Amino acid sequence: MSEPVIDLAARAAESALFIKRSVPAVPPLALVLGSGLNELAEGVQDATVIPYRDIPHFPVPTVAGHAGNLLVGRIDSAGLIVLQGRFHYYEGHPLEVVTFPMRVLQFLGVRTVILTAATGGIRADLRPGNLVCLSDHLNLIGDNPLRGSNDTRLGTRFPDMTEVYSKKLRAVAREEGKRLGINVIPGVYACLPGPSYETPAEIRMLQALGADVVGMSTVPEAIVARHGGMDVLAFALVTNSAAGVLGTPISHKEVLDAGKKATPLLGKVLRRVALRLSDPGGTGLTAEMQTFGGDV
Ligand SMILES: O=P(O)(O)O[C@@H]1C[C@H](O)[C@@H](CO)O1
Ligand code: HPA
Repeated sequence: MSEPVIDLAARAAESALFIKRSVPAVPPLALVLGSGLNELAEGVQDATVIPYRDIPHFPVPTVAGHAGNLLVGRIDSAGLIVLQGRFHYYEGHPLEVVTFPMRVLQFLGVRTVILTAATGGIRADLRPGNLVCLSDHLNLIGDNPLRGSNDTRLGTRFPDMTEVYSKKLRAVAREEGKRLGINVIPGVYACLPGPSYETPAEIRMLQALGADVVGMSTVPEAIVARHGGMDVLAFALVTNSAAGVLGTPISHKEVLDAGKKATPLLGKVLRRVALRLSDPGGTGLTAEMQTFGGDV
């Protein structure tokens, strides 16, 4: 079999080494911030801030609402890496570039990745400000980040995708949401390439396919994170009703404003989840959650 054209593993290893040398210690938990959610990074204590442009091989975001910094710090006792900004297929990057940060996290020894994204709410009961925890996804980008020759140093050729979003972590998120009085709603994310928002007919199609929310990211990252052996938890903030649901136009400004408005709510859930994950044995579920049915 031919060698990969670009040695992704070598590049990711170099990026990871640069980060390791810039911080006192590397935590095993990482958080990726979606559109409008930059301010969540302000809650990170003792943060070392590394601009993406300083990290070898790292791309630089081109979209408003994605700051382009990697932070290493803590939320109370929970150490974490925060990626303040992500890359999208519609920016013109191949998916291997879009998902490069996941490879760097893999080389940093990260065990769990929490992805966040702004989304349009398809399901009739979803409203802007609702917090959805992904139970599954539909990859409708028309491409896959693992396309091409497989580098076995990075993962297996045919990774299983039965449980992309860890059932155990989803239950933790639901449980911590419940403790805070926040409804963390299970849902399926449909990923389209963008950058145009969907038409009402496309939204009806996505609804028929079983999607609850729609966005333009997250799925390639989740696929690569699983390929790299990391556990994934993903939150979709509903920033707007999907096209045609209310009949009102959608704008990126509306998405960013809704993200900003929901930052305190998401911050509370993320803090509790991070503390649970940093506590050895902390993902243990209460009896109530253990009996939770298949809808998490
Ligand atoms: O990075 P995310 O998925 O949060 O950003 C969404 C999708 C587009 O980049 C943008 C559309 O407003 O928000
Ligand atoms: O309605 C949407 N569609 C696709 N991506 C999005 N990101 C935020 N809102 C949306």
